[in-house]
Amino acid sequence: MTVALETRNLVKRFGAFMATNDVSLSVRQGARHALIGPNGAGKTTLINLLTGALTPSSGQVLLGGEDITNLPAHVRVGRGLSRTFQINQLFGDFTPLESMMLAIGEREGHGWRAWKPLSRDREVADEAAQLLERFRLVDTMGVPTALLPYGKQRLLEIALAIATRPRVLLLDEPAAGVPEEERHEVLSIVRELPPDVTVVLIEHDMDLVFSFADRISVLAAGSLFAEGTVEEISKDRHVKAIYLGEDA
Ligand SMILES: Nc1ncnc2c1ncn2[C@@H]1O[C@H](COP(=O)(O)OP(=O)(O)OP(=O)(O)O)[C@@H](O)[C@H]1O
Repeated sequence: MTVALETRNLVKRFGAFMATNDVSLSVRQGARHALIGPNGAGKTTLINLLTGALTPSSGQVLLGGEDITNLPAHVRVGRGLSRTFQINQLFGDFTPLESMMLAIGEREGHGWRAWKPLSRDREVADEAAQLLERFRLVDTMGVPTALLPYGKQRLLEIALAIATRPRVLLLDEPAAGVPEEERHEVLSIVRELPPDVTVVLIEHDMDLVFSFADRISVLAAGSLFAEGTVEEISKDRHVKAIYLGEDA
């Protein structure tokens, strides 16, 4: 089994409070791995430690076996670790096509100024078209992003993260705020991404988690509380007690 992303004895203290308590997590290559746990369990803190938004008090983060614990966030992106955010960070005036061309151009190191000539670049345009199609954004690729239905905006965020060609994609509640009928579409598209992209998902909606994940880790009070397949976790009495019981 190849491990894509790993933490070793990861600890994050805020003052005397331990938000992350000795977490050793292993995410295998190609996994659809969900991170669940009750409010305040430390899911967002853990994701922030993985991306480099927070520095751990102790412990290590490894990407593809390499220690990235002390690398800044943007360098981690360059190494293949991408994330999307809960908050909407899209440029509202840009169309999905424009945003996609820009994201691909940035990845290729063209930057802002090369944007116009880039629009004539066949390879970039082809890749943008493919990604927009995969994320079911072709019909709306010329519409300013601010005018898109929310589910489409979330899909665009994920598509833009994929344009950076990540090895590991971290998704923090990608379906939050998306109407019920569009939620499953968002995650089924992510699920069907090629296996060279490993996905780690934080999600509160257990229906979505169970239909998406092939592996689930449960956090509680900062610690890794349980880990297993969907079947194992959905049947686990202790998990039900601390987590599923909340919704019941
Ligand atoms: N910067 C901070 N300073 C102090 N305490 C913090 C800080 N960030 C998070 N915490 C605390 O750490 C704990 C874990 O928070 P975190 O946001 O990681 O949980 P979570 O599992 O993502 O919760 P939720 O599901 O509600 O988003 C909480 O008790 C929170 O109050």
